[in-house]
Amino acid sequence: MEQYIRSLVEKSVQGVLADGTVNESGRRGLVIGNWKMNMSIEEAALLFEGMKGEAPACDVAVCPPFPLLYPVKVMLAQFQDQIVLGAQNMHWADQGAHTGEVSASMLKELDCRYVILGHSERRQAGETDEEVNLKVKQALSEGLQPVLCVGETKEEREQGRSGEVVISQLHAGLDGVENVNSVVVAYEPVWAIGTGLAATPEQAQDVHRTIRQTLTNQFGDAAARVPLLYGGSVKADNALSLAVMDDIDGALVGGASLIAVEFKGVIDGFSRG
Ligand SMILES: O=C[C@H](O)COP(=O)(O)O
Repeated sequence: MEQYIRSLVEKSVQGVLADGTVNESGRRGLVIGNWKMNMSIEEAALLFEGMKGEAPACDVAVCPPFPLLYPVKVMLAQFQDQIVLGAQNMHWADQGAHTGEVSASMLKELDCRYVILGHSERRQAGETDEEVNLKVKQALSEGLQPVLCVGETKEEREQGRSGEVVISQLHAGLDGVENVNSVVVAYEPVWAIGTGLAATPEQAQDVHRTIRQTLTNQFGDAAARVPLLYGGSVKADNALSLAVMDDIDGALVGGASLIAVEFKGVIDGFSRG
């Protein structure tokens, strides 16, 4: 075990360039916390109190529920852009009669940098590939960075269809997208979300390699710069083992992003990988 940990650390050190924040491909680590339908304003303030300290050596964002976006934007001022804001969803229209929805420009006005799109919890609630694609294109046109989520269910994995499902979701989500420079892709196997049963680093890397190849086929060399995040039961104690894999550039974190010590641990993991 000790040797295994040492080999992970050695591998991670090899991937760190002079400024200690990027891997050999030049991709900086990116950790995004998805709070889902959790947290009050007071709990958010407590979380950030626990997050104070050294500047993270990777990019960090949090995606609160809509009513918390403005209060969290105010709270994040203390971190001076070391932690930025994202949202969990948006509508594809500019504006109009869409009760209960928010637009990309509204998120942009609140200084959101990222927006999570096509999360499996939304797909399970009926969101289609076509809707995800409209949202991705609208986010890009408004200057937001879409975090396009893809991932297979347990049944699809058991049928050996993980690659096929992910490729199909990528093709659909990025249909008509010409420039991939602002896109982030998150691989979130549905069976790993909130279960405590994370994909092994090898399982995740295997799918991430497929994602990178699919992006390369569509976008050429630019695909090498797209951050690929893994999501599904990422915690402080498994972050480093994921971060050392070639195509895992960061994490989309649910439960562990609600606990300061856990979230900091994940950030630390991806600051070395
Ligand atoms: O968006 C985040 C994912 O759904 C992962 O959630 P989790 O870290 O609680 O498994």
